[in-house]
Amino acid sequence: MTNAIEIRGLVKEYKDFRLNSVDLTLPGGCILGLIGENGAGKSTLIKCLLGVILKNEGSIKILGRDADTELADIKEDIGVVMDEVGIPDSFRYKHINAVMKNTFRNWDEKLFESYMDKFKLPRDKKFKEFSRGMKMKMGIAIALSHNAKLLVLDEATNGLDPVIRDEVTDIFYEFTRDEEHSILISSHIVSDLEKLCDYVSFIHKGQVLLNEEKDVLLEEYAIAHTTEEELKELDPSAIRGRKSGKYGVQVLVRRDAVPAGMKLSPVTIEELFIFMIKEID
Ligand SMILES: Nc1ncnc2c1ncn2[C@@H]1O[C@H](COP(=O)(O)OP(=O)(O)OP(=O)(O)O)[C@@H](O)[C@H]1O
Repeated sequence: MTNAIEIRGLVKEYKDFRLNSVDLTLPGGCILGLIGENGAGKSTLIKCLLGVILKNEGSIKILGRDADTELADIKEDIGVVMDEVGIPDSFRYKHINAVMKNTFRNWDEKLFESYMDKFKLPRDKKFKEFSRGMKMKMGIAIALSHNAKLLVLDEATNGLDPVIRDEVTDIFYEFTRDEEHSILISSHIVSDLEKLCDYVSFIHKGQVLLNEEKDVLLEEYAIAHTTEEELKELDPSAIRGRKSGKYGVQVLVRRDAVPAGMKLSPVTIEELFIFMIKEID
């Protein structure tokens, strides 16, 4: 099976920021959550992927094709939702539909209409009169209506209420049931991605810390509730992060590297991210 995205050695330099030799893989048919704090480099990575900004170094393959030479063609197969949806303020439904018809070979008017209904989006309002949530839903409806094989969603679930968020999550699951369909979704709200993703990638200060199957991570790591004394006896390579509190020490550990019988509790993706970042800073 072809990987939906393969990024190798990606470098993007700004004056005060560097996306530092990023490797990232999204296997076909999967959902990858790109998790990072504000300013970690998520949007920069996505913009390089989509050719919105020029990279300094590295190679990018999308749906098995070289993004440097075939991007114009590949774009037909990518549904994109960015933080700013990018539709002119004065546009209503009919204008959006007309423009998209001219933009995408595979624009599916009927499907677009069905998403308008599903998301309860008004046909008579101008885009500038939409609420933030409505704007995001419009972006998602467009991204889903041109038979894309890959969805790239940058902070796309921000501003959605819990009910719509849940609906959108179901739509994303449905989309990736077809194993030719994949999703890259970024957020700094880890709980948004925790349920949804098959793979997670942590990005911190321009560096990708890991790119791994979610279930493998949750099996591999755990939180040990311990004391400073006990901690001294642990193999340092087992420890990936620590937090001291009133009632002892919490340590992020690799399950296979700690003594049997040690009291462990499962870790969430959110905790994993926070522990790993604290360890580095
Ligand atoms: N055009 C630019 N010129 C200079 N620096 C930039 C430019 N665009 C982004 N940056 C810097 O790159 C860094 C990463 O920004 P980026 O938008 O990729 O972060 P992010 O992870 O998407 O954050 P957020 O969650 O806040 O959206 C920041 O320090 C930002 O100031």
